[in-house]
Amino acid sequence: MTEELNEIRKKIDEIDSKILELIAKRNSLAKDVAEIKSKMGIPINDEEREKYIYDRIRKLCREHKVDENIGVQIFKILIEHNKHLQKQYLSETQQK
Ligand SMILES: O=C(O)C(=O)C[C@]1(C(=O)O)C=C[C@@H](O)C=C1
Repeated sequence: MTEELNEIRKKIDEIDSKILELIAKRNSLAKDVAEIKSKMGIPINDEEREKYIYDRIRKLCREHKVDENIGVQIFKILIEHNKHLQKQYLSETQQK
């Protein structure tokens, strides 16, 4: 029974690694977005874009039978962190 549990945990570990890789990739785009927005003179916050993302995530949650609230909570964290990274990047680059 322990061997079975270990095999499942190994699969979970593999999935967790892939999730982290994708989060890192998503975060890495924050600088690019911040740069373009700065040049365009538009704010970091884009409520319309966030609404689109949340609506899309809710749809994907329904399709994949994932609790919508969980999906939205996860992406709220990712989006808020992305905004933090953008602000951090702009403050670092504008100080130079
Ligand atoms: O697409 C943008 O305009 C971004 O700044 C990225 C992002 C996101 O993390 O998806 C972050 C902040 C914005 O309010 C909207 C979306």
